[in-house]
Amino acid sequence: MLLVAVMIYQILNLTRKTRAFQVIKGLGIVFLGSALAQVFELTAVGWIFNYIITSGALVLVVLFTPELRRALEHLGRSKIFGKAETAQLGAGWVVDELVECAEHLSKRRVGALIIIEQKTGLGEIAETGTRLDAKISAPLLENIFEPNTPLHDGAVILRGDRIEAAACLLPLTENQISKEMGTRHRAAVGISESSDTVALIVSEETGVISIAREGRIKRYLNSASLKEILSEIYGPPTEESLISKVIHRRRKL
Ligand SMILES: Nc1ncnc2c1ncn2[C@@H]1O[C@H](COP(=O)(O)OP(=O)(O)OP(=O)(O)O)[C@@H](O)[C@H]1O
Repeated sequence: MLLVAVMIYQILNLTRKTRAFQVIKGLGIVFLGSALAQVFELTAVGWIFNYIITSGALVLVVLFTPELRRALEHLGRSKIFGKAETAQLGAGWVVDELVECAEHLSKRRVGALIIIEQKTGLGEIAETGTRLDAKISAPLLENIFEPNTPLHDGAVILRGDRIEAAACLLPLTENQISKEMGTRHRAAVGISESSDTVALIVSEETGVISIAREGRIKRYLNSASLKEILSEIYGPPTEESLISKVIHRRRKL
């Protein structure tokens, strides 16, 4: 019984704020109706409910393939079947570069969409854009998003401490997000729903810096809160990463 309750809680948690949540609520009503029909021995009503349940399962699988994939991926990444790998890279200097880039772009109201790859491979998404394979740096990222340049439209994919590709096309979320947010934010939420990536967004319209993760968006970040979130991914600056940052800065001079 407890196991069933935990499973139901996990399913509701995973589907919260998605269109699947409404369907699950509908399913709950159908199951309740079927149970009541059994209790009150309403054979015909019970037969209708059972028919809906059996034929509905197939329809649900077809309708909710993306959600099911996301749920299975989530399960695969969870700690239930062993320790989840950490995505920390010990490359704290990357955090500084990303924060610097976001700050500059935000001040100048230049829109940006930066996707940080974690355990889910983004090879297919990277192929939709232009491959760069360049070391991450704030000036390079700022240059990519400079309006009216060939690569500014679309998303940048980061893999480890490298810029893998630019001008990439992401899937848009089909779930509801605030109307103030357009396709850049929808794309960030979309990729974070179907993978474990973290998406960094700078709004062209408002300069607001946001992070999308696990299908949810956190807005109005300042440098400190952005640094804190990014440090969870790249790790705090270690002695090694500080040295590498100094070397990196020297190379840029
Ligand atoms: N599917 C997508 N994949 C990657 N980038 C996208 C996608 N859709 C839109 N974009 C980017 O978002 C830009 C359009 O942003 P739009 O103004 O519609 O969204 P927004 O969320 O309101 O962002 P902003 O606040 O920056 O205006 C496009 O020029 C493109 O660079």
